Amino acid sequence: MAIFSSFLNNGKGNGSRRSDKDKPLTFQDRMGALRNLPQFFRLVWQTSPPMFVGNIILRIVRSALPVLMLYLGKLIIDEIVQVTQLPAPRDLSYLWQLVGLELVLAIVSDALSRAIALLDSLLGDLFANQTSIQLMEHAAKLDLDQFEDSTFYDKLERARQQTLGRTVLLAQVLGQVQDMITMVFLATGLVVFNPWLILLLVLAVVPAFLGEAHFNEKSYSLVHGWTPERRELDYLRYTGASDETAKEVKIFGLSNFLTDRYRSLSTQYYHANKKLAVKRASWGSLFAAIGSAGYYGAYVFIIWQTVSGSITLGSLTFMAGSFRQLRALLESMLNRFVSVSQGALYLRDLFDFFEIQPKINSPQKTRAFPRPIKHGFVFEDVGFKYTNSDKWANRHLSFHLRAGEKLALVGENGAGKTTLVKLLARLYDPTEGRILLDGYDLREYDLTELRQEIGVIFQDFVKFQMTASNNIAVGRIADKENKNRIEHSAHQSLADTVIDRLPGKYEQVLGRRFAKGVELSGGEWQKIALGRAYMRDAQVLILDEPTAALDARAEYEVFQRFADLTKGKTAVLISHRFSTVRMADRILVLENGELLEIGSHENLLANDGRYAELFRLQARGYQ
Ligand SMILES: Nc1ncnc2c1ncn2[C@@H]1O[C@H](COP(=O)(O)OP(=O)(O)OP(=O)(O)O)[C@@H](O)[C@H]1O
Repeated sequence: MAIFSSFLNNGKGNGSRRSDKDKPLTFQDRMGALRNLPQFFRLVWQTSPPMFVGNIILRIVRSALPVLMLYLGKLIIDEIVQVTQLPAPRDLSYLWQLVGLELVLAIVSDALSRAIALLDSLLGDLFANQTSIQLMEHAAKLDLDQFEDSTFYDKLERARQQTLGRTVLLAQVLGQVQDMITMVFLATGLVVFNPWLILLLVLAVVPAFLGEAHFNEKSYSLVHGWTPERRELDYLRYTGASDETAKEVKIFGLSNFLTDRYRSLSTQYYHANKKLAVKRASWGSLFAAIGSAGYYGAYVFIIWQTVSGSITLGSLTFMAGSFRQLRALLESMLNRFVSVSQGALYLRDLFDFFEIQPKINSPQKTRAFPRPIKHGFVFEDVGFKYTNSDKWANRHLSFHLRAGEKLALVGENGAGKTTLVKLLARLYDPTEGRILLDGYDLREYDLTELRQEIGVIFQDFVKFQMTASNNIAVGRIADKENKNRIEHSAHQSLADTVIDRLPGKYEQVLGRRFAKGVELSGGEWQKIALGRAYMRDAQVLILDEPTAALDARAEYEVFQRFADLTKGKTAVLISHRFSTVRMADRILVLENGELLEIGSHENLLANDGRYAELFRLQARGYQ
């Protein structure tokens, strides 16, 4: 719904984006973001302590190698110069030792780099898997209304991207630490020869760093600020080309409508991005030129010193090599600092998501769920408003759903029937009033126990793209291997008549998403979904339009078995079909979210109120 409101009303969607996009990111924000790193590393550490420690040790060893190699190079050149000045026969054994050592270092250095890259990628993969699982686990704890909020979805979307993107961050931060140590080694060597070169180095590199920092801030703001649009783009791409939508897109000729919207949004994003990319490339070239000038300044200075005889040729190669490597290291470190801090900023989105807490919880001390329920449910002036709406979906609801009673909910579309049953299952808590179960507020019971005792088959039940067997077993997933129970449930809900015709029977994958999946008709899916109610061993059963898609014969048969299904249970039934409704003990008529009348079929007909009117209206249609 939120997607469509921004779809139809551009102003609304863009409003939130602008305020986000204009928010400048300061250097403090950036530094502040680094505070996310310890938490990040705690997560990485938890992923695999041995791999993490191994990675750090290898990196420390690897970081000492560049300066050692350079120094060996210096010794080799100085030795060559010295040896060539001696008369024959010359003793070259020291020279060959040095060359041999350099070869060993080169091999070790390469092997270490490969081992580090391997550990980085393995650790990264494990981290991505673990974070994805944590994300799913956390999402499962959150409230339904949090899922119905579009800003929540933006957060979820950004958090999802983090699970993969952060493997890069891991290698970057560790690489940063390694380069820092390498730099200390190289800089110490350089300072020993000539401290002024360090100053020249800093002057050459800092402008490029500041430039990168500036543009990275802009790019983060852009990506962050455009999250709703990027989600809409994904949605449009999906809607424009998916099996679920293809039918209506064709029939209503929606292709142009969707592609036009996609084109206009993606073009806006492209232009915003292009402007930034062009600026970044231009300034980047200028800063790189300054860096090169600094390097050649230092190079000229070293050459001049060598020519004037104050340093050896070996020292020239050492200093020029150190300077070149330091410049490259410093540049990559400073640039990496920008992407590390940017990555750390994005990391905030992941942690923010993990910090969202459900509002619907079990209390510290829970009350034992009554087995069996003795008194039933009492609604005391219950009212409910959806978070994103000012309208009362339910209001002033006061009634008693007795233990073992079969209650039917009747009312026009949008009257609040589904909302009422969602309140009963504590998918939401009432905005006002309260619901009592055997005399105590529903909020006093353990949530998991409550949900176990209440089985709901929703009108918009999920068509799991899984096997027929699993589709029924979801009613009681602990019994997913219990073939007898699954087959019995399928028989009771008439799903067996569907499954018997499937090529793979119970192991047949349903839906078209995966290879060899078989799509079912609406009524066939409903029979499968109804099987879930029979799987469930709950004391309260809620069926929201359980037979809406069934043909007349199937509906009749399902209701023949309905008494069996609800025997000894409290049941709530939502239906627009009066043939179904009249099977209930009592009928509750809702209008605009409020209770209009309640009583048995006969009583309500005798009252000659709204129920009687609706009943006669439907009956007339059949005459
Ligand atoms: N997730 C939601 N967010 C905001 N408003 C909602 C949401 N779900 C339902 N509503 C609104 O609450 C009101 C009651 O909806 P509900 O789904 O309970 O009606 P219903 O009686 O079950 O309708 P139907 O017979 O069409 O299934 C409607 O006005 C609807 O627009």
